[in-house]
Amino acid sequence: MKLGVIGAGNMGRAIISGILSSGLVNKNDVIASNATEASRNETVKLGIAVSGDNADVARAENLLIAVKPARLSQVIGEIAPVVKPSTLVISVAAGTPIAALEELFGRQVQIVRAMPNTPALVREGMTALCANSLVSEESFAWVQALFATCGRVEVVPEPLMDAVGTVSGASPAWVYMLIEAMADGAVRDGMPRAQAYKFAAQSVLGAAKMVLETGLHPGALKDQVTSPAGTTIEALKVLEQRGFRGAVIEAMGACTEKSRRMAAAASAAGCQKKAGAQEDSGRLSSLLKALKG
Ligand SMILES: NC(=O)C1=CN([C@@H]2O[C@H](COP(=O)(O)OP(=O)(O)OC[C@H]3O[C@@H](n4cnc5c(N)ncnc54)[C@H](OP(=O)(O)O)[C@@H]3O)[C@@H](O)[C@H]2O)C=CC1
Ligand SMILES: O=C(O)[C@@H]1CCC=N1
Repeated sequence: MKLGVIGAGNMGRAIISGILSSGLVNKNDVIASNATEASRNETVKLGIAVSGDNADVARAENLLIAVKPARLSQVIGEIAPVVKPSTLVISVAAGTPIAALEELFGRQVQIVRAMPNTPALVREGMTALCANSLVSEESFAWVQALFATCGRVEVVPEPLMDAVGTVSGASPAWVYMLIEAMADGAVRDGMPRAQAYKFAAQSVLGAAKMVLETGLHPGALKDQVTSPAGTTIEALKVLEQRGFRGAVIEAMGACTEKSRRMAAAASAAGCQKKAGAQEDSGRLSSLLKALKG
C-alpha cells in the first residue's frame, strides 16, 4: 500500500478525500483504520481498504497518523514493531513535537509533522509541514505534493507549529461561527436562512480570495468597502466598540497556549519514558553482570 491512515476521523477523512479527488494516489493504494466498527463502516464509503488492525495499516510505505494526541502513545506502541526504517511517518497531531513522537517510537524513524485543516476535504486546505533530519529531500517533496492535493502547503520551522495550529488548523471553527452569526444577522433583517448562509459564506470566500489574490493589505481592502458616511462604517464602529479584533487576538492566544502546554506535557512524558528506558537498561546490564559474575 502506498498510504496508510491510522484514525480516519474528521481530519483523516478530509485528507484522504482531498488526496483521492486529485488522483495523485489511487483508491486501491490506500488503507485506513478506525477504533470502532461504526466509523469503519463510514470510512469504507471512501472506496479504500479499511482495517481494524493498526499493524495492517502501518505496513504501508507512507503512514499518516491522525488520531487524537491522547491516543498517540497507545497507537505508536501497537505499530512500532512493524514500522520499517523505510516507512515515512506523518503525524497531524496538534501540540505534539517531532521529538515526542521519536520518543514514543523509541528509535529513529522518518517523521514529518503536518498541521492541516478540514477544508482539505474541498481541496482548499492550508497545511504547514516540517520534518526530522532522517526524511530525504525527495520524500519531503512527495509529502508536500501529497498535501498540495488538499490545498496550499508551506514548510515552516517547527517552533511555529503551535501558531499554525491556531491560525489555520483551528481557525475554520471561528470562521464558521462568524458565518453563522452573519447569517443570523441577515435572518434578523428578513432573509430566509438557507439563502443567508450562502450569502455569508460566499462573502467570506470572496474576501479571503481578495486578500490572497490582490496582495493588498486587509486594511486597504476594508477601506474600499467603507464609504464615507455610508453604511459599513456603522457596523465597524459597533465591532470596534465590542472589541471584535481584541477578542479574536485573545482567543487565538488561548488556542496557541493550549497547544504549547500540550507540547510541554508530551515532551515531559517522552523524557520520563527515556529515563525509564535508561533505568531499565541499567538494571538489565547489572543483572547480566551479576549473571556472568
Ligand atoms: N479536526 C481538525 O480540524 C484538525 C485536527 N488535527 C489533528 O488531527 C487529529 C485527529 O483529530 P480529529 O480528526 O479531529 O479527531 P476525530 O476524533 O474526528 O478522529 C480520530 C479518529 O481516530 C480514530 N481512532 C481512535 N483511536 C484509534 C485507534 N486506537 N486505532 C485506530 N483509530 C483510532 C477514531 O476512530 P473512531 O471514530 O472509531 O473512534 C477517529 O476516527 C488530532 O491529532 C488533531 O490534533 C489537526 C488539524 C486540524
Ligand atoms: O481542536 C483541536 O485540538 C484540533 C487541532 C487544530 C484543530 N483542531
